Amino acid sequence: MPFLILNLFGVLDAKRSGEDAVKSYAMNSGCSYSIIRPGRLVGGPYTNLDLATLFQVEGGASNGVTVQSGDALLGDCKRDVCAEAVLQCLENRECEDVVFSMHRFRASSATASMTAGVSAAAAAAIFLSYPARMERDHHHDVQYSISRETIQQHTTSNNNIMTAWSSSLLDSNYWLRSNIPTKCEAVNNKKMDTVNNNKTFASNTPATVYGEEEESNSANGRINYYYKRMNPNDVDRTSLMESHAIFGPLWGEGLIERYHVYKRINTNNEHPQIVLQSPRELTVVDLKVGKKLNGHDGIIHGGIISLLFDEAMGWAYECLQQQDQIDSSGMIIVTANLTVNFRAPFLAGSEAVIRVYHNETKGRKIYFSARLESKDGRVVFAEASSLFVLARKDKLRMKER
Ligand SMILES: CCCCC/C=C\C/C=C\C/C=C\C/C=C\CCCC(=O)SCCNC(=O)CCNC(=O)[C@H](O)C(C)(C)COP(=O)(O)OP(=O)(O)OC[C@H]1O[C@@H](n2cnc3c(N)ncnc32)[C@H](O)[C@@H]1OP(=O)(O)O
Repeated sequence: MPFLILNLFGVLDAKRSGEDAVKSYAMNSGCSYSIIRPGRLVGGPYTNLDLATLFQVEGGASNGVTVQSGDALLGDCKRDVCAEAVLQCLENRECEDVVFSMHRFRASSATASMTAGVSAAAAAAIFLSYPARMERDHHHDVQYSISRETIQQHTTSNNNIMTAWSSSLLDSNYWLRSNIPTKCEAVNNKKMDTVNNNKTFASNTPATVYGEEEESNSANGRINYYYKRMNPNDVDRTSLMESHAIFGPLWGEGLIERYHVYKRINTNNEHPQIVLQSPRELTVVDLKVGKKLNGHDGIIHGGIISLLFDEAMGWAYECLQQQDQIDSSGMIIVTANLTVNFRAPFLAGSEAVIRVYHNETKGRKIYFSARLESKDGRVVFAEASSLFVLARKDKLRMKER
C-alpha cells in the first residue's frame, strides 16, 4: 500500500514519534524497550471506531503470527495475539531493545522462512529463533565512560572474556568505546583480566578497541585509539571560566551538571586512513543536564542544546588545531553559523554524549558536524552542522567599536 495512504493524517509520523519517545525514555531511565508494530487490529473487544469494528472482523480462527523486523509486513493482527506478544516481550530478555512487526499468519506468506503457524503463546519462540533478523537499533557504537561507571560486566558470547570496570577507574581521564558491548576492550595492548578485574588505567595508557564499526576495514580489524580528557580541572575554574556560559552561570546542580570534553587520539600510525577519514571524529563530550533548563516541562530547551553543540565544536577546533598544527596566531575562531535539527526530546536530568566531526576546511572556514545522542548511541536527540571562521582578533575588536 502506498506510504501516502498508510500515512493519512500523519498516522505513521505520530507512531514514529511515539516510538522515538519510548526509546528516548528507555535510554534516559536505563530500562529496555520492545516495540511491536502490529498490523490492523482485528477481533474483540471492538472498541475501535473503524471498519473492522463495524463488521466485527474476527481475524480467522488461527492464532498464528508472522513476525519480521522492520515494518515491511502488511496485514491484520488479532488483538489478543498482540496482547500476548506484549506479555511475551515483557518476560523475554531476547525481546529487549527489539523492534518488529507482526500480523496474522497466512500460509501463502512470502516470508515463509520467518513464518510459523503457531499459537500466540509461542510467538516469543519465533523471536528467539530469529534474533538476527530482529532490528536491533544499534546504529552507532556503544560507548562507555570509564570515568564514571561503577563496576560493569559484560560477557562475550564467543570467548567468554569479561570486562569489568572497577571503582578504581573513577576519575580516569580516558574513555573507551566499542561497537559491541560484549566485545572486550584491552588496555596496554593486553586483554583485561576476567571477572572483577581491578586494574587501573595508568596515565597516558593507550586503549585498544576492537571491532570499531565505521573503521573496521583496517588490515587486522583492530583500531587503536582512545579518548583523552581535555578539561579535567573544570572544578578548579579560572576566572575566564566563571564568565563562560557553560562553566559559569549555567554550571551547577539542576543546570549543566557535567561537560567533560574528550579528544580522540589515534594511536595506530599504520593506518593513516583513520586520521584522514572524512568526516573524522575529533571530540566527544560526556554531559549531564539538570532539570532547570527546560522549554516545555521536562524537555531541555533547544537553545541550550544549541549552546552545548556550539561549545563542543569550539573544543573540536582546539583538537583540530593540535592535530593539524593550524597556525592561528593573532586569530580567533568564531561560529559563523550553526544549524540544529532536533530529532527526539532531550529529557531534563539526562546524560548524553556529543560527538563532533570535522567535515572540511576551506581556507579560514572550517565545517563541523555533530550529534547529541544517548550514551549507547541508540537515540539521536539532535544533529548539528556549523561553519566556524578564523577571524583576525584585531578586526573583531574594530567591529565592536
Ligand atoms: C571554554 C573556555 C575554557 C578555556 C579553555 C582553554 C582553551 C580552550 C580551548 C578551546 C576553546 C573551547 C571552547 C570555545 C568555546 C566556544 C565556541 C563558541 C564560539 C562562539 O559562539 S563565537 C560567538 C558567535 N559568533 C560571532 O560572534 C561571530 C560574529 N561574526 C563575525 O565576527 C564575522 O561575521 C565572521 C568572523 C564570522 C566573518 O567575518 P570576516 O570579516 O572575518 O570574514 P568574511 O565576512 O570575509 O567571511 C569569511 C568567509 O566566511 C564566509 N562566511 C562568513 N559568515 C558566514 C555565514 N554566516 N554563513 C556562511 N558563510 C559565511 C564568507 O562568505 C567568507 O567566505 P569566502 O572566503 O569563501 O568568500
